[in-house]
Amino acid sequence: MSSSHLVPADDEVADFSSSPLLAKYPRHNMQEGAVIKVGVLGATGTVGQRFITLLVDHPWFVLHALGASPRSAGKPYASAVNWKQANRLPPAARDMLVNECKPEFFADCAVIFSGLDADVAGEIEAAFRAADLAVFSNAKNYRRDPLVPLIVPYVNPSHLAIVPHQQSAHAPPLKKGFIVTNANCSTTGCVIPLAALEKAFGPLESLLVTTMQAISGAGYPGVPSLDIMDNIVPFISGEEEKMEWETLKILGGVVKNDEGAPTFDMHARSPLRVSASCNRVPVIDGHTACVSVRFARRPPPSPQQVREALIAFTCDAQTLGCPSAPLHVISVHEEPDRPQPRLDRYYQDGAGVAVGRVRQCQVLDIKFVVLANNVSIGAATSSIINAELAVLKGVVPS
Ligand SMILES: NC(=O)C1=CN([C@@H]2O[C@H](COP(=O)(O)OP(=O)(O)OC[C@H]3O[C@@H](n4cnc5c(N)ncnc54)[C@H](OP(=O)(O)O)[C@@H]3O)[C@@H](O)[C@H]2O)C=CC1
Ligand SMILES: N[C@@H](CC(=O)OP(=O)(O)O)C(=O)O
Repeated sequence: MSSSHLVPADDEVADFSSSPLLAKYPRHNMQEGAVIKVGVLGATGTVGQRFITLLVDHPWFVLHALGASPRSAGKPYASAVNWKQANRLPPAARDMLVNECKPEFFADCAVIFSGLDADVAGEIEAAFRAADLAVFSNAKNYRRDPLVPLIVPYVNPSHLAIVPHQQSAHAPPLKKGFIVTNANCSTTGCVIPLAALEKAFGPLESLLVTTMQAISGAGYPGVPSLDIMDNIVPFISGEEEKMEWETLKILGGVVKNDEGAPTFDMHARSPLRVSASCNRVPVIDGHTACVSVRFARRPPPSPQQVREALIAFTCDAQTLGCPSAPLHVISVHEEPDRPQPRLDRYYQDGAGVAVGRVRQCQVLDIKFVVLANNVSIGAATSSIINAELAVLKGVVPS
């Protein structure tokens, strides 16, 4: 694989201004008062409900169509959904009719958000893409596709540059349709501080991560109460493999392969070894992870330098003006007993992550704890900011 970067990794460049694909991605200015119609697939699920909550007040996106299983189709949203959010079911969504997840019901939508069960997401999302619709998915099905960007919005929005290649490789070629995925919820929480560290101190060499994941990560009704009350389950099927693989795709760059086609370099510029251990704990929302890292650079940064880099971290989503981007991405706690799910999972309305206990690691270099809201930045919020970035970069026409 050639090392010439088609699109530099995000630690090297803040936006698309140096991309040879700039002509395909003109800097987009939203017209005052313009609205973009959006649809939500899996609208009745745990992630779907968070989408509804976030989209009813969105300044650009307007809820236009909802989809769920044939069990829910044909019902008003209020009858189909088992609403489990602390806020009331928004009046704007109550009477919307739930459709089957078929592209013809969503033809007017410029953006499709998917909170579909992974058992059905593969086929449905492919059908929506084939109907020339732009799909932003939470499901795992296409994350490993070599032409599908796997985007954590504060980390690697430059990977959107692969979308035109996904469109031209499709049979028949697409004008507007594509799939962009966001990451596994535990991976998302971890890569945000890791990206901040790579931006400040250069590549990481090794990563050990142990998670304590909330029950809501398994959807509703999820893990049986008799399994999780008074207990810890030290296994989440497929989760460790996802964390170990997705971290490399997200923190890596996009390069040209020997045939000149764009491809993800999986952090090959500087190999990164990742070992993940994932546990389910009796917490409702908020995934916590204990992270230890070794830097390639010697000597490594001190804990104080790490704290300062995490606090100083800013990203494209903020500078370009994504309406759902948080004011601060990473909150760094000095208290010895933070972050905690109950206290910190709504930092920046769930769009930020909370880090604490930054200290020396006697085996690697630095260790810390990170907490991310699995349903917000781990799922719906990431998709929405990814779509905002795609609009601002002209990947989604409006
Ligand atoms: N929960 C979390 O923290 C995270 C979840 N994810 C991923 O997001 C996706 C959604 O997760 P979550 O909200 O937890 O799951 P839920 O089980 O809570 O919701 C699943 C949704 O899929 C719909 N659905 C099920 N079967 C079909 C079908 N045959 N056709 C159409 N729609 C169908 C359901 O509709 P109905 O109500 O009608 O059955 C429901 O709206 C999954 O892929 C998950 O892996 C990703 C990151 C975090
Ligand atoms: N597996 C995660 C949630 C999830 O759905 O992940 P993914 O989108 O990678 O399948 C959890 O249980 O907490």
